[in-house]
Amino acid sequence: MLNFQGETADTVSDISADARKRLDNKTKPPGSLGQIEAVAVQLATVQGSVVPVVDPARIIVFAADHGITAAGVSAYPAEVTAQMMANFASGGAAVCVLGAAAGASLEVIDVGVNADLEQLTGVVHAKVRAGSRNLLEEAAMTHEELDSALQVGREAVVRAVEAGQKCLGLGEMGIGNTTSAAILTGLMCGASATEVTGRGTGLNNSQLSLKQRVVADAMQRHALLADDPLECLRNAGGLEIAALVGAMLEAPAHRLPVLVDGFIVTSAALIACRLKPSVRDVLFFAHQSAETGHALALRQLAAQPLLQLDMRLGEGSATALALPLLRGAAAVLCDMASFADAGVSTAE
Ligand SMILES: Cc1cc2ncn([C@H]3O[C@H](COP(=O)(O)O)[C@@H](O)[C@H]3O)c2cc1C
Ligand SMILES: O=C(O)c1cccnc1
Repeated sequence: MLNFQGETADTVSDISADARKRLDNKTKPPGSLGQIEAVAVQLATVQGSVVPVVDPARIIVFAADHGITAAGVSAYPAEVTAQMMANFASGGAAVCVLGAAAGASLEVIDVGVNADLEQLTGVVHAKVRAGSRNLLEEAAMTHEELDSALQVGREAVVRAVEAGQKCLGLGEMGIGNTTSAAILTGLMCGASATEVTGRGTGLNNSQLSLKQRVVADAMQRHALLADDPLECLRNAGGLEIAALVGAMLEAPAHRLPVLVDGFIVTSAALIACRLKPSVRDVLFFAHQSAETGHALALRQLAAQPLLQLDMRLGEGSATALALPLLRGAAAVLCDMASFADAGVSTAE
């Protein structure tokens, strides 16, 4: 089996074994750093080095609007997507301040916001179309639009790598996108609409029932596509979700660790991992969102989330909070003394 850039599975497992051995020689009881040790081994394996590097790190926010908002599936009006783009550009959004606090740079990409944002500086303009189509009436994207949105994601990763970035956090902005994420999660996990549909930005009970009906209708409409992840994405996804998939598909070739944010980014991960299983190796899951369906999606991916803070925001906010944990894991492998270095006695 070939992984990464033509390496054999044996080389990959050698690096994992070396990293594991290195950790076991550090001045601590074996395994005592718990999940941080698993993160350290995964980072080493992704980068092909027992001294992994996490910085500089960049958070990328892909943004787009959704035709499905016409069905009343969000507590907020669709205009909020464009308004939040201005907020990202001026540094006022949660991901801006959390990213800055975590020492990560931020790139915000307009993949399909339904507003003319050309005058907005500090945003990457890569609009494929002004919002996806209403997925209850027609496919959310044409084949060409899907290809273009996937390409926007791939190019963002290449740009980050060329700028020397060593780790990425992936986030999104798009009013209505928890509906697309729910449909994709339901189709990829074989779960029911009630299991995957949550309140998103804060729907009340009657709004939630309506959203569940929308998700159930869409899942029924697209059920035959469940074996074709790309067609699921084209029919029920969004332009920013497609860009997220493109970014994930690109990351393994660059040995780039990727922090996955919440429910929406994880729905993209379900698609990307089905399309290319080696994507799973580079993914780190920042948190378990409070949004219904996220726990189920994480289970499907055998993912152990790093944080559980009852967050349900998106934007990449949790990737900023989890980044220091990756840094800590790398520091343990790189900088901690071994028993021999420090003259500490090993277990009897
Ligand atoms: C002010 C504001 C800022 C946000 N930042 C992220 N989201 C989050 O909420 C949206 C998804 O929820 P739904 O499917 O219910 O519309 C996405 O834009 C997501 O990133 C926000 C939502 C709002 C209102
Ligand atoms: O988990 C998420 O990513 C999420 C949940 C609700 C609203 N927006 C994002």
